[in-house]
Amino acid sequence: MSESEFPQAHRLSHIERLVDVIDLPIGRWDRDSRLVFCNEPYLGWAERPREELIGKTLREIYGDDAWTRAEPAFRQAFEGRTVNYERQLSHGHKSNRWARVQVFPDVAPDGRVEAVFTIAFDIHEDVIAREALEAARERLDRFTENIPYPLTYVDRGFVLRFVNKAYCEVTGQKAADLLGRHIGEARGAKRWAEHQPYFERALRGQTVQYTRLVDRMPNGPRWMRTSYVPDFDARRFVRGLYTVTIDVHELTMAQEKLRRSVERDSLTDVLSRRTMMDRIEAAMLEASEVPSALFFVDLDGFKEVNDRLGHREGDKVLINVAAALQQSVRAEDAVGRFGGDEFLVLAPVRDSHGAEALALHLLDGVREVTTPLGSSSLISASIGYALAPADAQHPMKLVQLADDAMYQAKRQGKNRVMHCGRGAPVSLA
Ligand SMILES: Nc1nc2c(ncn2[C@@H]2O[C@H](COP(=O)(O)OP(=O)(O)OP(=O)(O)O)[C@@H](O)[C@H]2O)c(=O)[nH]1
Repeated sequence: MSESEFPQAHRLSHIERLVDVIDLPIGRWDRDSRLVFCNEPYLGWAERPREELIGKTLREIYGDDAWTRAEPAFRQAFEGRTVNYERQLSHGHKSNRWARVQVFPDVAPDGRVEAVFTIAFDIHEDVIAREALEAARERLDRFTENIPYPLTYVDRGFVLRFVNKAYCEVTGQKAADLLGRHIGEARGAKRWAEHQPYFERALRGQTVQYTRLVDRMPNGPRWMRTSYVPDFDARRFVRGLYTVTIDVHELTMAQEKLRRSVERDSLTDVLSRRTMMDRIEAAMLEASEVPSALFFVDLDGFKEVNDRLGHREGDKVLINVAAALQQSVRAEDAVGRFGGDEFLVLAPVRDSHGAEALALHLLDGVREVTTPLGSSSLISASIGYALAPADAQHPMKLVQLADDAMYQAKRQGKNRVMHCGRGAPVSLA
């Protein structure tokens, strides 16, 4: 060993002892990319005895593909740089693992790079997780971009940071003209005033929705619902918010239809029996302060109308009677169909005189309804009524008393008004 070689050999043995205690595979390669040294973990990774490795080139040990991946990194490391590359390899008993190989120069005291070191890390789990994350992000990007609902992201200053394709289509504005601008400035003061309260509530951490009829739609007005969803960071701080707008037109219309079908009688469009019962119940709760009267109205001889004119004309008469009753009362009074040719009217009244007057007014209203049979066969009704709370304090009882009074009016000759259980019937005849 020459004098100049001695310190170098000494330095190397130091390094070699040191790298043996590091639990990562480390190799030292000469300028011909021959392995001149490796530590114990390296042998474990390579699953081969030292004599099968030392003196062999990387290509000889691991094959052409491995060398193709390693060669640029080796070249740069021999130029003095530290380089990383990733590749799949098998080590120990594990196959097809992602590894990161770091290649760095072994610089002699005179500055020459005599060899390079390689150190490998198993980063398989990290790579798989990273790939999954990237794939998920890419899917999410594609999803948000292509979802057919307008989508935005605004930061805490209400500056648009993301808009998707559908948003640009609906607004007729280009992403480049929207991004980086305050949404109020980008979309106009009027719209901002309409939406601002929802944006502000979302920034306070609430998820809110706003449903409205949008009239500037290509195929006429449509019901749209925008959701404002806060974007929380790990400390539950709202750093911005998402908005997504969906078309709820069909749904809203169907709900409205359903609500109406439950609330209203499908033939006459006055309130349904069920709604009337709800109204009666509500009125009874307030009856001690605001007395109410319930009128049970049953048409006289309606069967004959049906028999002589047919069911369709009969239906028209029912519709006209309902309209006549509705016109005979104030807007806050309730008119409903109990079933068949029976109607209910619920109205707040001052006293029994007021109720009597209204009953006669209703009777008058029904008598105004004409049929194709001509004036000789005017429609009439028998009306019974009961007062809350004077006559009954329970909804069903009130209905029953009004019904009983109506039957009494029928028995007394029809076309008249009867207050439950009291006095002589009042007749218009
Ligand atoms: N057109 C039509 N008729 C109905 C409807 N629902 C019930 N009716 C008819 O209404 C009539 C009611 O019968 P009633 O009240 O017993 O007969 P009425 O001739 O009015 O007899 P009084 O009440 O005693 O005067 C029956 O002929 C039913 O078929 C409907 O939705 N449309």
